[in-house]
Amino acid sequence: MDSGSDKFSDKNALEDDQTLGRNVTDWLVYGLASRALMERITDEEIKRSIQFRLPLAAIVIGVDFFKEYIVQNGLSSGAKCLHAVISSAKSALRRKGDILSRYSNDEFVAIMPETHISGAIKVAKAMQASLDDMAIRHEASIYGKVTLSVGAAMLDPNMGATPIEGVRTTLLLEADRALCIAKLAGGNRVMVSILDPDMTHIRS
Ligand SMILES: Nc1nc2c(ncn2[C@@H]2O[C@H](COP(=O)(O)OP(=O)(O)OP(=O)(O)O)[C@@H](O)[C@H]2O)c(=O)[nH]1
Repeated sequence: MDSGSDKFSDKNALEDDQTLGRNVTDWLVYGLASRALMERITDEEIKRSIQFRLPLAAIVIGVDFFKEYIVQNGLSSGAKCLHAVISSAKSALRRKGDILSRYSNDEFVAIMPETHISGAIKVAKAMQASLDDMAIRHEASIYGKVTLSVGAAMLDPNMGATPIEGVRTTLLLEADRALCIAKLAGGNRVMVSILDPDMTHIRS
């Protein structure tokens, strides 16, 4: 994963985050990219994906039954649980161009340039396996331990031609929608969505 100093110590990104009033320490302490930096890099990768006809994948990662985990174990254990998720996600993201960022309170997003949906599923399963190995007890979960649901989406440049505004938003929303479906289906699974740059062919 590209957790090297260049991108993550990006001064502009730090300023962006401060302007937006977000918690900058998230990515400084845990090696996550700020939301602003993730968005900027995703926009660059979308342009590159369309120009060179390369696939671009995004996955949104969420802990199953996380609210129940907090109720049973408290906020401090909840935070430790999220750190374990970050660690699992980072261990599965081995390519230099991969980027991991916070998506919402208890969700994370990984952007994977030059990665087909099949590769994204492989990475998602590696994240799940890594967390599974940690065997963090979760008595309120049907699985008895902390598990992950993952929604994956891919921009397929071969299916369309024209880049339009809002591709990044749609890519992330589609991955998040796939995550919601994975959670509704019982959790501990990976669901996918594929879209083209014209966003006329969304498939789940
Ligand atoms: N973005 C990204 N994709 C990965 C990573 N690991 C695996 N993949 C995807 O999963 C596919 C199969 O991965 P592997 O079985 O490890 O095969 P590989 O050809 O050795 O993987 P690479 O050397 O990363 O291309 C790759 O072609 C990628 O699409 C990763 O760390 N980051």
